Amino acid sequence: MSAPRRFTGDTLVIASHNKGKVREIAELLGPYVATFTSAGELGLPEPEETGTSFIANAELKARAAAAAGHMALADDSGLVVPALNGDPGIYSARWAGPAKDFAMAMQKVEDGLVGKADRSAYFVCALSLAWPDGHVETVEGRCTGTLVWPPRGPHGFGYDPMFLPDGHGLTFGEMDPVKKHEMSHRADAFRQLVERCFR
Ligand SMILES: O=c1nc[nH]c2c1ncn2[C@H]1C[C@H](O)[C@@H](COP(=O)(O)OP(=O)(O)OP(=O)(O)O)O1
Ligand SMILES: [Mg+2]
Repeated sequence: MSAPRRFTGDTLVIASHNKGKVREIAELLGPYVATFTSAGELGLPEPEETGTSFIANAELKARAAAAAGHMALADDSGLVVPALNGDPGIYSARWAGPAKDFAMAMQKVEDGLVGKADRSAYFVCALSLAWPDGHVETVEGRCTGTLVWPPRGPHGFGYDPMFLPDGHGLTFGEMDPVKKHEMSHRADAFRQLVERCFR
């Protein structure tokens, strides 16, 4: 395997249209990058997520943004529920519909779990850093837990209020965001990416 390519330059495009994610990524990479911008701010189109894995979708989003000329970082993530055969998985955003209604998406997850003993779930986060020439460096992180009902807590985004990480009594929705950043799937992926490309 060849040596990883490292991040150079001072501007990084966060290739996401999700404000919750853009905020978390800027917080996690703050110490290593001088200036952030985002695909939303630059008015870049939202590519269709045609991949069949988190990694394929992260690479497609990162390459699409980097084609505009700056290094770009994409995150493709989601909630995997084994008792639902892995759903919503790569469809986690799509389950919330065009209105991004996560109260509805969480209700759909809960409806599928009624009567099932296995309430385990895990979040996955694939991160892909892309160069304008098409090169990518990609990692994948995970965080395991249990799904609670009803949802709890005002913090975070997406499915956070129903996700109770293993070994903790607060959902990601109840937890201080700083605490979530220490243990989340995104934190796990960022530890790997920073090690490989940023330090
Ligand atoms: O920490 C998280 N806490 C709660 N929910 C989460 C988290 N991480 C991902 N999720 C769920 C909701 C999100 O909408 C979907 C990702 O879908 P995903 O396509 O990767 O992102 P997106 O469409 O929201 O934004 P974009 O593609 O522009 O980056 O999974
Ligand atoms: Mg998306």
